Amino acid sequence: MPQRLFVITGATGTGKTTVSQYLTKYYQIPRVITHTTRPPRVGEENGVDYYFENEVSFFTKHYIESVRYADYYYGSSREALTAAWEKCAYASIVLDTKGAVTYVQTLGAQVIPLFMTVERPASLVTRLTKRGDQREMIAQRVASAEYERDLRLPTALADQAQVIVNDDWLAAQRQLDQIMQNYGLTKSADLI
Ligand SMILES: Nc1nc2c(ncn2[C@@H]2O[C@H](COP(=O)(O)OP(=O)(O)O)[C@@H](O)[C@H]2O)c(=O)[nH]1
Ligand SMILES: Nc1ncnc2c1ncn2[C@@H]1O[C@H](COP(=O)(O)OP(=O)(O)O)[C@@H](O)[C@H]1O
Repeated sequence: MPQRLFVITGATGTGKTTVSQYLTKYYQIPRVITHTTRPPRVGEENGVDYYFENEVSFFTKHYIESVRYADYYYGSSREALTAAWEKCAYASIVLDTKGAVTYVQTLGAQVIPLFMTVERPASLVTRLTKRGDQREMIAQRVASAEYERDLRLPTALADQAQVIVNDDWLAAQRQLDQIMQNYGLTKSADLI
């Protein structure tokens, strides 16, 4: 079976992680774990949510691509992608839009880009607050050029990306189920 990668992208708080978790839970699609110098949020675990690095260890890895986002480094390794594909022919990865464009340019048709958005960006701050993000981290993030950029679908993805409007999580799930069905993937009961 050909190996494919759902690249889930969009601005902070639009639901990228929620979607990747949904795909793991109901479609057994593993997520590629990426590396970051951002400190862990409450409840985040090293090796599960990210490989948490410092500014020295981050640069010892081999990345397909890496970016700076709101003052921290993020990078995705070929090893992590191979590890996910060894588990399943379909994998997912959560990336900023710059990374998503690089993946489309690097892996071509293996990539299935999903662009997450909401009708009102102001609602994202409320979501991040509810998620438990620190107030200063939210302010830093929302003030960043990367946040502004990721609110919009990049031109380079316009032809391939499937846009998921995640104002209502139930509606977004229905849209995801339809997309998965289009790839011949069937939803199964949560076995975890
Ligand atoms: N290009 C790229 N982006 C990444 C990588 N890992 C995470 N990201 C993105 O970096 C941004 C910030 O991630 P994070 O700090 O977890 O914030 P969140 O989007 O609010 O969950 C998000 O857009 C992530 O999708 C990576 O390896 N490469
Ligand atoms: N449709 C939705 N309506 C309200 N809250 C949502 C919705 N989708 C996700 N969330 C919540 O919003 C927060 C941000 O979602 P998350 O998946 O972490 O976003 P991202 O990974 O894009 O930053 C989480 O607390 C999540 O549970």
